[in-house]
Amino acid sequence: MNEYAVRVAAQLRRRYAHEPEYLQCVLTWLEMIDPALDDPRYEKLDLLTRMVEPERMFTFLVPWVDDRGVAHTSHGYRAQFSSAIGPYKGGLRFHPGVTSSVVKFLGFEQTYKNALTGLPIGGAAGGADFDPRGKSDREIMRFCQSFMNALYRYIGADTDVPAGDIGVGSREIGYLYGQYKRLMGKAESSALTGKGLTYGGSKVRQEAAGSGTIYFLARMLEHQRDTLEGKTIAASGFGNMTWGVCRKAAQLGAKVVTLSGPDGYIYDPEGVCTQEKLDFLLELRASGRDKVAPYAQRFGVEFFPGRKPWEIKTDIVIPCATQNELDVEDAVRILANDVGFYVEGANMPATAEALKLLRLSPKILTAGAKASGSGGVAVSALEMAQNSIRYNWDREEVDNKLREIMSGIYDASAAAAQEYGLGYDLIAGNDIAAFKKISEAMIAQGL
Ligand SMILES: NC(=O)c1ccc[n+]([C@@H]2O[C@H](COP(=O)([O-])OP(=O)(O)OC[C@H]3O[C@@H](n4cnc5c(N)ncnc54)[C@H](O)[C@@H]3O)[C@@H](O)[C@H]2O)c1
Repeated sequence: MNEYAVRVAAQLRRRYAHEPEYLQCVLTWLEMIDPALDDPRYEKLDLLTRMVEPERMFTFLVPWVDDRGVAHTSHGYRAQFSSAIGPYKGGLRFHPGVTSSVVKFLGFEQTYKNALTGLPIGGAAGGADFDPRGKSDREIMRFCQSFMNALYRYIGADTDVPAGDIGVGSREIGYLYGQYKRLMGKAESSALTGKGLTYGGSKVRQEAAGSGTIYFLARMLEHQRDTLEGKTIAASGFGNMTWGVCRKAAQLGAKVVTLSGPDGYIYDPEGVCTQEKLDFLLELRASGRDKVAPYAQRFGVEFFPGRKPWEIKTDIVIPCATQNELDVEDAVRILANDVGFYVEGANMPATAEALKLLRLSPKILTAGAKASGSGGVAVSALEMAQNSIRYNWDREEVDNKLREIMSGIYDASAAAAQEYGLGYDLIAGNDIAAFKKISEAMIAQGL
């Protein structure tokens, strides 16, 4: 590995030993971009250090009162990671597992994910260790309002534009945006994305994350002279990303046969394809119980408590739930099942060792979340564009633009892999192409 990169990695390990998710994503990335580090300017300008740490990060307390009148205090975060190519932009996550490490990892991933969308957006992430499970609608609203009371000064259309992530969907974005508008005294609609269609949201945004992943997969299949028609997919989660994957896969002739939650997974050999099943996913998510088992009861399929869906033999695997949900044992199982494609929807869904095993195996083609997981943010950026011109594009126009953007990311990733002699390594290719774009922007703008 490049000597400068080795030194940067060693510094990070020393300084952030207590932040495992953040270290995992950055150290993996440094390995991926290694073939592209021969430019002496990078070290001269200490570019790598500035690329792997957030430009600015803050924490804040979020006090809120539950329905019984009892006060609680959650911890909020925002990492404004990179403004090299546009205003900070990235999701908010409400989940008890949110820490500064998780927020930095998400902000880093978001920065390099956003770079190849072709849209002028930097990278950010945020959230709180608030657990939305079992909370009433009023509690969720009060929490969102308190969260925004702490955050509003630091965001805005040209500074930092939050969106949804785990635990933050259109309902939460509505409450967050409403409070932002009250505090600011103006309807600055592109200060948040993922808004409802009646107040500045974009068509296709709700399903964009999952649709984008399927569009990316379609290009990989095309490369193999194949299509989605008749393919089976094992997916995890049952939230926004999974719902979009099920929906677009069904439209293009494939079927998702597994869903999962923290309680286990379900196997539906007929596929999560009908409108009734897709609508039930939305109900499940909105119930706030975070359990997938009710799907099995409702549709009479098998539920496997405490287990992961990767034991089912399918053509394609798409993890859509959360980070490190897939370990070496799972990767070995996926390879033994002769799965042809591993395509990431969730951010960093595999441990570093599991990802290495899959990426280096000649038996399976792989795509990383910074490429195949870009659909959500791509349509978020299109939402900002529509807000700026005060106009709404129709569904077909947004969907076509999304497909073009995903295709562009695929082409850029494949081309960079070729240029650096990495064959069809779309993960390294994507990391290199995004690195080149951001490093050029940073060099051009001076220290
Ligand atoms: N929503 C978007 O636009 C978007 C865009 C790009 C990437 N992502 C990524 O997709 C993934 C899912 O996000 P989402 O928006 O669908 O969130 P969501 O809240 O709608 O759904 C999250 C799903 O993951 C499952 N999950 C969460 N933590 C888990 C755990 N510890 N163990 C098992 N299951 C767990 C939940 O049960 C739920 O089904 C995340 O990695 C997120 O960063 C989301």
